[in-house]
Amino acid sequence: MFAVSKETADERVAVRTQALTKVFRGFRAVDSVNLEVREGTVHALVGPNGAGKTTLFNLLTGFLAPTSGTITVFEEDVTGRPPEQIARRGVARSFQITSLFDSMTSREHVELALQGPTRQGFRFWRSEKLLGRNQVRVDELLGQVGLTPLADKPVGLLAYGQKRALELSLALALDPPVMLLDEPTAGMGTEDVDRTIELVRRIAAGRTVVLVDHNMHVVGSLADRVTVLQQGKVLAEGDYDEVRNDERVITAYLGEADHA
Ligand SMILES: Nc1ncnc2c1ncn2[C@@H]1O[C@H](COP(=O)(O)OP(=O)(O)OP(=O)(O)O)[C@@H](O)[C@H]1O
Repeated sequence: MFAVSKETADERVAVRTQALTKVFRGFRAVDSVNLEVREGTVHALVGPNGAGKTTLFNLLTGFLAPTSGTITVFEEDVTGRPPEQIARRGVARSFQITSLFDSMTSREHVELALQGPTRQGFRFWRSEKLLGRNQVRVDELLGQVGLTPLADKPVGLLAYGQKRALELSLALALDPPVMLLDEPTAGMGTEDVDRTIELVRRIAAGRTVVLVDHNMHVVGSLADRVTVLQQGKVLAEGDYDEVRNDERVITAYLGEADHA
């Protein structure tokens, strides 16, 4: 095996974009963005409404094709690849609640996610051994997100925060080296937000997380590095305290508040 010094390992870039641009009918929603997400870090994307965060997210996961520029995952060029190919390179995004089935239980959702095409391929039969192995993993995943006591309840009966926790466990089922979380605390009350911060912290152990969240308490608690976008461009980048005190960032957010 190669000997990798800690320093070298720390330097690895999980996701890199170069001059990444997305134009919608003449409008530059993402404009020449150079992003470097280092392996093992939690990297937050923030910015006022309409800054381009969701568009950038969709580019990184292949849900949108860039107009120009490049995206690499662990230095492999994935520009223009479809979502399932990018997922196979190790980038997974949290599922949306809208993709949950009300009549199915959390356990059934996780079982299904574990049978997904990225792991063992679709199977019409499964050995007892495989089922047994999956059950251990299902219990583990449900436990990780605190859903063990509710595992056999139909998802339609779960509270909002519990559904968001289930989404996270479905993304975790893929065991992705890079996890993209799109507003994991959106619409949550304070208690659920704090629980989710803890959960994301656990999820982040041993992997890279790219996080979009409007809640600055969440960003401040979790992010090792923060990129601030404004009008599709990178406005500032640094750790949370650096960007929070950056005059340009303050002005951008004040502008938004004025507008509101
Ligand atoms: N499919 C599309 N067609 C045309 N314009 C789009 C499309 N998707 C996004 N936009 C525009 O691109 C800009 C960036 O949108 P985006 O949703 O990426 O911003 P955001 O930072 O995620 O905003 P928010 O915080 O409000 O979710 C917005 O002005 C939006 O109207």
